[in-house]
Amino acid sequence: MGKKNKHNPNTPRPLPTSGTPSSPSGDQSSKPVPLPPTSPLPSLLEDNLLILLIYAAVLRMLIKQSAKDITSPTFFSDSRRETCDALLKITMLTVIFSFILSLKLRKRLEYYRKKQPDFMSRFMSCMSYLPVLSVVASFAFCFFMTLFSNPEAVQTLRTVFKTQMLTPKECKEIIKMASRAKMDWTTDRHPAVPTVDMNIEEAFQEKDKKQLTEIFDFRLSPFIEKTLGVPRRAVRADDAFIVKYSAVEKGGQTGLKPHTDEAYFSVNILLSDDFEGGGTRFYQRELEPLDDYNSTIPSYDLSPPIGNAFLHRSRILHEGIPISKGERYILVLFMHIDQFDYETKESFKLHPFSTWLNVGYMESWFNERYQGLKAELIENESTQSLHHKYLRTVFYTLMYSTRLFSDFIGKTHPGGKFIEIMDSEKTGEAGANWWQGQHMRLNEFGDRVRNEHTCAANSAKFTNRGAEDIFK
Ligand SMILES: O=C(O)CCC(=O)C(=O)O
Ligand SMILES: [Fe+2]
Repeated sequence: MGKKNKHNPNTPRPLPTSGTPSSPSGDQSSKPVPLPPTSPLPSLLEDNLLILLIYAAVLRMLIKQSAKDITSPTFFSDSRRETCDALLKITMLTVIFSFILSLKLRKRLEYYRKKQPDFMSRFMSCMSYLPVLSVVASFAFCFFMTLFSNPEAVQTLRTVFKTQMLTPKECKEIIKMASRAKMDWTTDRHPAVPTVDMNIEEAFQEKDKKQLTEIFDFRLSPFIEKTLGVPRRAVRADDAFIVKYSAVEKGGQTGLKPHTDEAYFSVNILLSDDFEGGGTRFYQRELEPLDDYNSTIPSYDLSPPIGNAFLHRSRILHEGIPISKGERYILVLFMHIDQFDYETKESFKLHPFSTWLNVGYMESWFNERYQGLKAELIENESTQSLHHKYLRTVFYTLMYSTRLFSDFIGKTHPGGKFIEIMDSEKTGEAGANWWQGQHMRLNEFGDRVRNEHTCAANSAKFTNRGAEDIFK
């Protein structure tokens, strides 16, 4: 250990000062023959003992710090931030040690490769990989622990969080608000996956919006904050609307084909119960045979009671199961997580696990960049540059790989793990930004950017504010 036992692995070990070995012929006067190398294992351990001890001690300390939360039966302990921080430190620590160890081991390996490759030395040479392998394995372990123990990262990828949000009376009241709205139902606000819907911000009367704001602030905001761990002021509704499915009206829409939403997470609140069929189906997209959605893909059906709200990552593949009778109304919110206040440019100081270390966030971000570049290439002749095409491909590849990765790591949570949370406590804190920031994209610095893909089709319909206003 330390300096005392250090020797250069490229040179054979020095001969002992006494007890010179005899030559096979028994000639005591002949020159000493170098000893075959001793087993690499003890010296490896000796050499790295100090490092390994420090590593183990720090690891133990960090694990002790986080163990309470890792083993906690509930995910929503107040100190989960510390857990994530500790796991992040463990991961970084492991990387540093793996780097130091691999530097030391490289020299040693070269030495053994040059030796006569008899069985034992080959075996020992393989053994010398063990510390590296174990460090890589512990890095992988730490990395996945970091992800899996963190509700802001993996849990939200495949988990549907559910809570009772509204009373049946309040649900009926919201349907009435839609019936007395300033505008009619529309069918072209979501061109790729059309629904018969009504945007609350543009169509609802002011007094009704005020009432909804209160409900959202006091019930939906705490729910989002607790499930995602993101402060409520960093949350913005990009689109909030009522969807109407009808098996009563001739030619009415009864269901919605499989799709993903263009947002960070979606909230779906059931407003009615006089229908048959219906519900929301979540798919395990990793196994999706591209365009052919059939019953062989594992899926999870959710048919919550009236007034129930559920929240899921928007990029989970899902569909609206058709109804066979009656009318089904839902209130849907497509939510974004912003790093900056788009007006004041104040940073929300989000934890990296809410953003760049969050696979779901990354996937949505890459997808947004890809969609933006694609729309620019389609609509603007002057941007048909290689640079744009190259970037578009890069973002597509990144989006696609994080998408597959998120489905893969979320495999054990096939959308069926529900966590009941209800916090109707009136905190007095303002809620998320429900109405002001709709149909808007922000860049990495919090500046508004035009996103043709999502906004162009919608902008013209915001007649009460005008398309120009929205993008200024
Ligand atoms: O009908 C449902 O429950 C799903 C609705 C939905 O996914 C959407 O509006 O984007
Ligand atoms: Fe959807």
